[in-house]
Amino acid sequence: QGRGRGGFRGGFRGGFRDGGGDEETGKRGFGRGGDILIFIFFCFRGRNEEVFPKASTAEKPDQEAGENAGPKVVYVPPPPPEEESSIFSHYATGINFDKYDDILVDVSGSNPPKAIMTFDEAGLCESLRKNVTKSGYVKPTPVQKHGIPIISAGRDLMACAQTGSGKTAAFLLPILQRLMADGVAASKFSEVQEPEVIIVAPTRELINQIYLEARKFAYGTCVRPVVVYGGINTGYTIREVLKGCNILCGTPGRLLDIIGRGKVGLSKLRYLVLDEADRMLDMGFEPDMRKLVGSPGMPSKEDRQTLMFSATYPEDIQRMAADFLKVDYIFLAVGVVGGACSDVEQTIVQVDQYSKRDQLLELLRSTGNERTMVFVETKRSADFIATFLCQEKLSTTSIHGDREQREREKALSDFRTGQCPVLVATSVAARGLDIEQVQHVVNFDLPSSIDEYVHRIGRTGRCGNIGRAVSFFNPESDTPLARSLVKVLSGAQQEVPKWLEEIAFSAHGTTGFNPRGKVFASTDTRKGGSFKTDEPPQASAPSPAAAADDEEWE
Ligand SMILES: Nc1ncnc2c1ncn2[C@@H]1O[C@H](COP(=O)(O)OP(=O)(O)OP(=O)(O)O)[C@@H](O)[C@H]1O
Repeated sequence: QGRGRGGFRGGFRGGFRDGGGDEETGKRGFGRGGDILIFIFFCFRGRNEEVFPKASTAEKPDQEAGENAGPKVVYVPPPPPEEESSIFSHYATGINFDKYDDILVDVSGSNPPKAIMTFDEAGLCESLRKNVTKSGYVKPTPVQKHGIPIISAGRDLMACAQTGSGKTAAFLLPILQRLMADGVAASKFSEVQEPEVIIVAPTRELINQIYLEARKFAYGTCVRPVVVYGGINTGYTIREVLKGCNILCGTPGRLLDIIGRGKVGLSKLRYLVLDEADRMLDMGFEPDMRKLVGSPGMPSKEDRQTLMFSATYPEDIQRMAADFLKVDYIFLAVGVVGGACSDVEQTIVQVDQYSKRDQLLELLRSTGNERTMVFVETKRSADFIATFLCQEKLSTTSIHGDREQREREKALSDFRTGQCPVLVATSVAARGLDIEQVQHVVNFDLPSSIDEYVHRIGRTGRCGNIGRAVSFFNPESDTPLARSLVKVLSGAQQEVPKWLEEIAFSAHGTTGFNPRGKVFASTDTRKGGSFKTDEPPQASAPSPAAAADDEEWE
């Protein structure tokens, strides 16, 4: 808690509260192309200042604003949907769904259980089977085929599989099955709730999405999932927990808070799940994760099952993750660890800083009403670009860590419904978010870490659908990423521009390397770190993004 929290809060606050729903202020923000002038007043300070330098020199990359900063949070989110049709609403799998079967799978660790081929073989009880069918799942994805039996067999797991390939259900289904088999029921009458499962994820929106997935698969059963995260009223959160809680989904700060208040006991805990595990264990969150596993009553790793999932897994983090897992954990890699999803067509465009804005406009005009996520490096540029696009009459909204939770949820919902087909986002939206019909991702600013790039472009091309990602490469600031980009592009069978190759391989010394560029890890580090990288393995060095983080993302 409190690592530089609230650093950039306040500066823009009063200027652009999101519209719809903010009755207190009556102000409207991005999304309607409305009252943005007040905001432009803050932001538009001439051509030179439209340049947003990389994080190290100006504003830091986005991190979550802390829930303890500023005045008491009164926001209570709208209740989750109750109608079956909304709970089970889903999008169709794409034409490449069956191609998942061709991806090479590496399973290591002693005696791994055999993979299943169908959901029938998963041994799910009737209610779970029904919920799987209602969710539109016909056939398991590779991470599900391998992950479900591994978890059902009681093994710890470190699983890596590409973005959008169904990791969430891979852990939810076997956990729910075990809870159902053992007949748990959440008690409404206890002052201290004792969940059997804790799931952690790095951002509020992602943990909320995981909670909704858990709620969907647990529909019609007596298993009760609850979600806790920053930016919403604590009293409300505690009341929700005390209504009964079997699966507690949370961002780390709120989880620690609620455990510290004595509202949640850990004596019944059987499963600890880290989604986006590499992020949860990197510099920004590692202390909180260590605090969590060291909380009073937390079963030791020998006495709980620990499950980790991500699409990226740097070598140093893999090694550290072993601290949280039993010695005989299973390592599951579907495809190349850290590889980009090959259903995303990746284009890299060389730009200079001053032409980016016009190029973005041209691009968005050519894509019509396609749902597009535009990633920028800082909160300030998110505001600036969103304002600019609104001025240009493109319905745009924005999400970043300085927006209030109400605004963030509104922005996401306007984007999901298509009311605002363009969402300008910082890295806070890079991981895990599963939004229907995102056809297009634009990296207006490239991130400083290749893993971050892989997650960002993975917001499109999900579940066998096709997507496109266009990235603006400014040689002045992005050269350190060039080599890793070339590797990721070729690893995903994408065309590598000649100029990018030249930049990548003419760079001397360390500038040509991305310190987090160990993207071609194809195997378990216990096998001796057989990473196909041209860099020497490094000690636990923080990623550039993580190094700049002094605040949580939750
Ligand atoms: N077996 C399946 N059949 C059909 N759809 C599925 C199946 N498994 C998952 N999905 C759907 O695919 C989408 C992506 O799944 P999910 O969000 O779990 O991906 P992920 O691997 O966690 O991605 P990320 O790395 O971005 O977090 C979701 O909409 C999910 O409901």
